[in-house]
Amino acid sequence: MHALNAQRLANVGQAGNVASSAHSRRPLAPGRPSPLLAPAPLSSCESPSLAPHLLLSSGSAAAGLSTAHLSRGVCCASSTTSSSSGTQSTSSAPAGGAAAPSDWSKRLLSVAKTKGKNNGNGNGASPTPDADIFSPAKPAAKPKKPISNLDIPGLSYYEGRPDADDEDEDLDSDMAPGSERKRLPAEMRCFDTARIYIKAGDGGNGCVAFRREKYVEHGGPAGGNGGRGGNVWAVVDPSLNSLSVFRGQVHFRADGGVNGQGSNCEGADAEDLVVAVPAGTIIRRKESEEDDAPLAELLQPGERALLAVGGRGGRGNFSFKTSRDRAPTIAEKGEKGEELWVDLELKVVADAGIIGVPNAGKSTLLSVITAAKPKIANYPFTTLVPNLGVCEMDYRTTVFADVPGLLEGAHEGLGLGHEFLRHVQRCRVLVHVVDGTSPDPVGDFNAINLELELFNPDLKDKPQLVAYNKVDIPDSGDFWEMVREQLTQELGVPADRIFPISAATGQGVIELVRGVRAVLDELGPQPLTYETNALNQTAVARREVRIDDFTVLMEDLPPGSASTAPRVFYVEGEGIERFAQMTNWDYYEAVKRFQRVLAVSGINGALKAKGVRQGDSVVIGETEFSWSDDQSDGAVYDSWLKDMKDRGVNRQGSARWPHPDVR
Ligand SMILES: Nc1nc2c(ncn2[C@@H]2O[C@H](COP(=O)(O)OP(=O)(O)OP(=O)(O)O)[C@@H](O)[C@H]2O)c(=O)[nH]1
Ligand SMILES: [Mg+2]
Repeated sequence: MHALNAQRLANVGQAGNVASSAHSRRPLAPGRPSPLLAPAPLSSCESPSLAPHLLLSSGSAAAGLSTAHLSRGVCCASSTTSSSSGTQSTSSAPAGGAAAPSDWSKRLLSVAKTKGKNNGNGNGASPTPDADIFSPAKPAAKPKKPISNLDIPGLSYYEGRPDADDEDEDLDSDMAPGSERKRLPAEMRCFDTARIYIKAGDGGNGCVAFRREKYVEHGGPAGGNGGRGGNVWAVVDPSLNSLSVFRGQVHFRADGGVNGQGSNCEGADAEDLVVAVPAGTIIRRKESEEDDAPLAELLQPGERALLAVGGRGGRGNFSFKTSRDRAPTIAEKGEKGEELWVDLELKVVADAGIIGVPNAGKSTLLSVITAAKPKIANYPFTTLVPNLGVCEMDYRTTVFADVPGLLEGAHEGLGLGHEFLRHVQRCRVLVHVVDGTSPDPVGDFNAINLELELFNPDLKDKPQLVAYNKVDIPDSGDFWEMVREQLTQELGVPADRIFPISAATGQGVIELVRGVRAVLDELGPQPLTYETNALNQTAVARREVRIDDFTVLMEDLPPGSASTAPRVFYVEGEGIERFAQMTNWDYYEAVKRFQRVLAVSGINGALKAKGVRQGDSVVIGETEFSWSDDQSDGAVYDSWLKDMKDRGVNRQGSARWPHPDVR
């Protein structure tokens, strides 16, 4: 008879000498997950590749980790084509540096154009210093020299790509891999994506104990069960409007359950961990496929979804008592809680989105019509995260979102790029603020609309109201009639959707809000619609996993090795891996139970069918065993004793305890 004798070599996860030295010799079978890739981190609970469920995911776990690091290290794509080629600029700004210093949009655009010319003529002339300020351009000859020739107070910009040493610093958790905004200094990023690590709590271990009481001679088993580990939930906190909180904290770990104790004391369950996210957050498993259902899409305040399930507590020996075994010396370890990395993406939820060029007065408008207090200052890109405000007028409530300023060429990365436009995707109406003091307000208007269309053609069709701002300034007031004529006659904007306003003085603002309300009413009530088929799991539902659902793989021997060399077999299956993880190897009865399960589940048979031989290694989950053809009780007992000795663990119990009569 052949069987897998549970001569446990080592917990692979403990990176013991046996395991790690053996691993270093063995090659990896292509495309399969293996703890051999990184023996040491296996013991770390932070390694996402360790979770049994990830180990099962056909090689993506281990490989995925390194891929993530690589792709995060890659600087944004170098785009050296002139922005004007893609956008067909309608702006009248000169391509040189002749724009007024206050006209940031034009100046930055002209910078990009100059850069395009420099790079396009093929003479290899290095771009002007301005050229690398915002655009995702090639590195300059001497990178990392801070330049601030835009004289924007409080901000300086790095030109060029950060060198290799700095890339780790640059890998902030908030950045999705490959994001072009990675090159922006942290204070300029729009925190609408983040990557966090979550780990549900492990279950508490079960306990082996016997009732010991005066006058109760054969007390029987009294080991309690361990407590449940805490789950991890995501809950919408209406006071949040960005994911910037995840800059400060990336790891979220729920507590583990308390171990069971004697006298049938059950360990306490751990409290669940709640991760607060803003409304409009979509949560996906890291590197999940496009068509994979996200874990959660949370839109309403207070809405919650389960992200990771805590491990169940291990059973104590009282639970193993049967009529045949009245004093079992066996207990389970607690189940490990789920752990995973997730990507968060925010698309704020609002009725109306306020868009426009930088410095147009968007935040000022929001501060006037709502109680929000966004940062307002006389320089571009004051707003870096979307601001939300609630406007109550005529007994009606309207939620406005003020998003960062947009520039012509944003789709090529100019300015803050245009990724934050995702926020207006969920808005039903757009309020387009036009800066009346701009040399070409209509050109700005066209350029922004083109950017909207380039970002998402659906945005072009969203109802739009135009707010011609800063009419209190004579320069801009004088041009109002001309601009209105151009907008209505040349661009076909309905006259009742254009409002001359002064956000600073409040002039025309009430009419604008009423106009927004009227358009919203025209559209009718629209319930919040979920964009994805997110799971949004709201209760802990354990998946049924079968122990006899497994696969056996054999690792290829290195070329040139002897045909009798020991081989490594991997038994993969969620059920058997969880069972191995919960088996407490300190108890002989637990080892015997494991042997029985291997036999009845067909794993022994499958291994033999694959040609397993004496001395071969068999890896199940994080535990490595040595195959022995001798499966007699004596051989199993000897190998268990040896394993205990190797690990320096004392045997539990004695000849007198538990009492032999109870057995
Ligand atoms: N005179 C006048 N100044 C205004 C008006 N609206 C805004 N401003 C000024 O314009 C400057 C920019 O205003 P913000 O509200 O920060 O502009 P923004 O569009 O939010 O700018 P970013 O967030 O950088 O894109 C500030 O100095 C405001 O005081 C207005 O109606 N009249
Ligand atoms: Mg602003």
